[in-house]
Amino acid sequence: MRTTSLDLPIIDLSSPDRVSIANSIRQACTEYGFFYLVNHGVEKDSVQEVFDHSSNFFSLPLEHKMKLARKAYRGYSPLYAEKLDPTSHSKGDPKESYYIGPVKDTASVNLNQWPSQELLPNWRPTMESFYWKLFTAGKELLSLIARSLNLDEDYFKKIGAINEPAAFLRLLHYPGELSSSEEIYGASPHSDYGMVTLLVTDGVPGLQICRDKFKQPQVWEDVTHVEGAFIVNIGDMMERWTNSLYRSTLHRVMPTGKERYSAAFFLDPPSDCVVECFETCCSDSSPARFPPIRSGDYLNERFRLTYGSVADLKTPAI
Ligand SMILES: O=C(O)CCC(=O)C(=O)O
Ligand SMILES: [Fe+2]
Repeated sequence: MRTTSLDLPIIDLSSPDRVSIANSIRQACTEYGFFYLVNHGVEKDSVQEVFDHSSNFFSLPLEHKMKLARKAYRGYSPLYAEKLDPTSHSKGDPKESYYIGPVKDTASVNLNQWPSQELLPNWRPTMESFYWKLFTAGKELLSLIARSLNLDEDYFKKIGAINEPAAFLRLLHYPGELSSSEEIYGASPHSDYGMVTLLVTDGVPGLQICRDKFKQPQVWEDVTHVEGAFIVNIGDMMERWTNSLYRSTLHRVMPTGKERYSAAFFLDPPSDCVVECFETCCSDSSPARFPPIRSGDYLNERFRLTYGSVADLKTPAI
């Protein structure tokens, strides 16, 4: 297995030249399925604040964290609880995470769990505000992705993929020291499930991508940290929509012996949105490779494989 470094394309979300950004996005998504996003509108201070709050949470004693154990796919997930590569024989990934699901303005149903204000003051408003900032950047990015596919900029809105935020924010903590030599990965190899993921890390290395999952031996390339940039990657449902034109690339996190924090924002279509090949991505000579599927059905199956059970996923918000 070889590892090399690569220079991913940089996309400037604030550029007024939308045609040229759309072209760059198309090239990045066809070649890598990954790119850096700069000038995304989320200030450095708010990212730092999120990492500080994330560290405060993960530093709590385990029994406090377990009071918020993941239910309905929201809350705390301890070390080894998840295996992003369901085919691996490991005991689970040595990372802990905290999930925040759709944050609604007027919450009739809000299944999210929150640490109390006394325990972690300001934690909830910090995360909610970060969620909305990422959602705004994600929506803008999706307009450009639509354009890059020769679709109207409001296409994702028109097909009901972005109207209701169905996004999940996952705070991640990789402890620096591993408890056994069996632990090969921080996060085992996987692709993300949704439309796009916006990732921000604390700069500690470890993230790698494999551009050709079928090539043997696999070649893994380091994704280096670019100060202030989000790392964006295409998810499986976007790959289905685009008939594999845009690639949902395999990635993993390797342990480096250093503690690491990251936050991933998974922009998924709402459960009743049907994911079916875009007209601009298929033709008689290149017919649709995937049958239409409801986003909720697709996600439930993927979650079942990752977490071993779908019992706590049957919620109206996924
Ligand atoms: O922590 C990272 O850098 C990547 C995390 C990731 O790929 C995921 O949570 O899906
Ligand atoms: Fe991922």
